[in-house]
Amino acid sequence: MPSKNNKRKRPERPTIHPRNKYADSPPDFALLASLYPSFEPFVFYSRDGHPRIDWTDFNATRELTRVLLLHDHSLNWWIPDGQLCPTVPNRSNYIHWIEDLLSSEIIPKNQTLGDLVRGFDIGTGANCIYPLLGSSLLGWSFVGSDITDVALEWAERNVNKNPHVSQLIEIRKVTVHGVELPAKELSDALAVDHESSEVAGGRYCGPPILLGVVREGEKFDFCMCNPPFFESTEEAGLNPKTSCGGTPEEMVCPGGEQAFITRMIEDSVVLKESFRWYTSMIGRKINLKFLTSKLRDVGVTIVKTTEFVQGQTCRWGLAWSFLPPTKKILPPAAVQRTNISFMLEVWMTVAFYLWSF
Ligand SMILES: C[S@@+](CC[C@H](N)C(=O)[O-])C[C@H]1O[C@@H](n2cnc3c(N)ncnc32)[C@H](O)[C@@H]1O
Repeated sequence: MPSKNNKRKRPERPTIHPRNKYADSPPDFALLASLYPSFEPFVFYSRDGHPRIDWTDFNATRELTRVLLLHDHSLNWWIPDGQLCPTVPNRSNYIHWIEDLLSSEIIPKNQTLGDLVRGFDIGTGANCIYPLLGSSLLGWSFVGSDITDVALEWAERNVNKNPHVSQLIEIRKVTVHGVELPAKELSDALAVDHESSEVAGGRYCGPPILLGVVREGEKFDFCMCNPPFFESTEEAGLNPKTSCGGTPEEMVCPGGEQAFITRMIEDSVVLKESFRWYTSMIGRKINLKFLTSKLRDVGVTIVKTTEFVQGQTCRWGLAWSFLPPTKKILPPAAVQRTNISFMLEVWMTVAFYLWSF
């Protein structure tokens, strides 16, 4: 019997996907510092002798991301000051979750796509992290979309610096009705939208997300998205001195993530089977509930969710599809018995009992 003092332990929350490169051995800062002189100044040793970095220092986290991508993924990478800096182990979790979705037998592989997995990264950012990780880890091909000039320019640079994956990644500028918006007009449109988000009732009224960006007849295995989570700069609490950076264009959109993903859902209702899986990251649990019920209303065939635990922060993954689940094909042995075989079986059972008496 458990003693009274034995407090029931909460089951540990999974923090890292089992196939994540860092699941068994987290990044070794001391080793990285010895190999990469540019990383060395950011590493210090705490009293217990453990090598650490200052997570509130943008330059330190950016350099860590750079050396991890180089050391573990053979990727050359950089972003300008202030742009959102991704943490490699966390971003890898989303990639591996998509890998799980794609290997689930519920939604069949679209025969027209061949063997190459094709993904669409909505808002790839200057860091272009998902296409870079997905192509280098798993050989997937990607279209990465974005709206800002800085994101498009740096995503393109990050792709071109890596000839071993550059053939797999296309960076696509979001256009309005097929017309590319000049940077000035786009930022003006966004500025107006930010101000009018209340007037628009919290609805997303920014540039297109999928409809109008996905071309006619295009098919993808999945889309993924780390959306602008916040409704306003105040809500985002953006501070240029924080560790991960992030500009208002990256972190804020009219109506926040709820409106952004609602628009994704509306787009998916039109695009339906152009994607095997639609997925997005979600920053607030309350939005997960709202969006899941919205998905049930629009008649998707399947909804899946997951939790990404990232240090002190929790994020959620939401996935949905319109493809019909595959029917289970019964093996020949389970094919319905004919009347004759059934009669024979009854007769043999009776004979066995008579014989045993
Ligand atoms: C939170 S950042 C994510 C960047 C990167 N994917 C990551 O995970 O670090 C959101 C990105 O979405 C872009 N964005 C905002 N609205 C968009 C839209 N309608 N279509 C495509 N990208 C958009 C922003 O410019 C920004 O780069």
